Amino acid sequence: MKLLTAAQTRALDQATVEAQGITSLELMERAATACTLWLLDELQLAFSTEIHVLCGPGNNGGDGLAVARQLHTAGYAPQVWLLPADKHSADFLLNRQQLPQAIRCQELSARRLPMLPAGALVLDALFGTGLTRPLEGLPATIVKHLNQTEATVVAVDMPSGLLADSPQPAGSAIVRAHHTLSFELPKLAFLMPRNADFVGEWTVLPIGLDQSFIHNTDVDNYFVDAASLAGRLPRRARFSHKGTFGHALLLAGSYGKLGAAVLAARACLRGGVGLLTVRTPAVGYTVLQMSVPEAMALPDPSHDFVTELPELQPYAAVAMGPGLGQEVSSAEVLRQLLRQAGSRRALVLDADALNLLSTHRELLGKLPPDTVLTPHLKEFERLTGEPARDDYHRLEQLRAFCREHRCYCVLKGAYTALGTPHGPMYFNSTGNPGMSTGGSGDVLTGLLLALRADQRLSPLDAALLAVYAHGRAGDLAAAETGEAGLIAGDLVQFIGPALRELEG
Ligand SMILES: NC(=O)C1=CN([C@@H]2O[C@H](COP(=O)(O)OP(=O)(O)OC[C@H]3O[C@@H](n4cnc5c(N)ncnc54)[C@H](OP(=O)(O)O)[C@@H]3O)[C@@H](O)[C@H]2O)[C@H](O)CC1
Ligand SMILES: [K+]
Repeated sequence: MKLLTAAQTRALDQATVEAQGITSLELMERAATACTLWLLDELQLAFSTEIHVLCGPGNNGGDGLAVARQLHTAGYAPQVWLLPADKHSADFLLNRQQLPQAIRCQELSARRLPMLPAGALVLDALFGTGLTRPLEGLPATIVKHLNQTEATVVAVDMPSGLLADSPQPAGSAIVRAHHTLSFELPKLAFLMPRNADFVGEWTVLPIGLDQSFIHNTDVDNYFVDAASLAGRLPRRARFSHKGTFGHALLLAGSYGKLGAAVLAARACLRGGVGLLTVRTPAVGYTVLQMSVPEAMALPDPSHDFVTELPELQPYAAVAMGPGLGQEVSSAEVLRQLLRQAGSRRALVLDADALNLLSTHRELLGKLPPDTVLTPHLKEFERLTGEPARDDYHRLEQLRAFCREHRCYCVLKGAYTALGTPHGPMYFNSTGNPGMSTGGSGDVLTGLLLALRADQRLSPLDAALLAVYAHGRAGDLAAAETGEAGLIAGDLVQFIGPALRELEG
């Protein structure tokens, strides 16, 4: 699913009007109908519900007027509030003329603001993708008033005051919506952690926009849902053999942190790897053989840490990091790994391997192409060495980092972002807060290792599938355990079902 900019969305509207031989007013009516149906289907509005529709001067406001008319036709009694403006869009004016006299319509002012009791429904149709700057003056006053009420707020297309795809000063006046209804595609702003309180739960409402225009529009950002991944995970051929699915090497664990190695190993096996060898410190030998009998154990000479890199020849993919510790000896192992891995062997670096990269920055320049890094926000900040100014700046850092180091980078969080060496960025749609639990990252590393060892998958497909399936496993697990009760081991159990859903 592509993420279009506000400007591209406007061009898409125009292309749709031309391609389908309709008027922009008819397109507005389509958008309004989609909103009205959502309100009636999802909110089960009682006819007695107090409904206030706040309308701005542009097409966002035009949507609001059309919805008010449709609700009135359906038997509801919405009140319309108009933001005073010197100029209005043509479709706003047409819908203003069509507004039935029976609908109470008042002009907003600092002295005349709607009283919004708890239980009231507010439709925020003040501003949408046409917002060009932070709100101030009366619009800001209205937004602040709205945010102080207990009413349920549904935003049309965008919560008013939020820019669709660019940063804005902290403290901007932005509607805090319970739901945001976005036409056809999500907006990049929906995926920024800082905007969560403004966007609320967001829903994409298809309104039949021109698919060929969307297909032909180049974008920098994608939203990854199941449909986006269709066909990327081929079914297993009947006569497959272990070699097809690769022999992977996992370098993980240290005294007191062997669980990370166990979780990553189990996840790798559940991810479908052909063979797995695990290198842990000697203390982990029995633990691994007992906990993960499907894996071969290759204990390090050291009792407590991984200090020696094994011969790499047998392995198609190597992952390093979970529970490793940051000993000098481990840094030497990383240095050797980067030197010996070569361009044909897939690499996955996580956790302490990333921290070692940050403390031995000269190693960053030695990453083989297509290495996959899996930092969380703090680890990423250590890698860049520069705290991000805001969510958008962090994404630009991610894009630049991946381009500079020709790597893939899974920046973990809500809507995990996958940076790629060639530029486009992919935002994941699966997962839940229950996954913020110790070991969740180890499971992702193991799953990623398995898919990178799979000779049939490109680095991009392996990373997209691993991130999606990891989150999906979390959603399936949370359905059983609840989010609070979810632990990393549960994720491992649901990797298989999550991958099965994706098999072409
Ligand atoms: N395909 C679709 O998604 C469809 C979307 N629709 C709706 O159209 C809006 C976008 O409508 P638009 O008229 O482009 O703009 P807005 O209604 O969002 O904004 C109205 C005007 O507000 C002015 N503006 C911008 N920033 C500010 C500000 N900070 N303070 C005050 N006024 C502001 C701006 O004019 P300026 O000249 O002042 O910049 C805007 O023109 C979209 O969101 C959907 O709701 C279609 O209805 C159907 C298809
Ligand atoms: K809005």
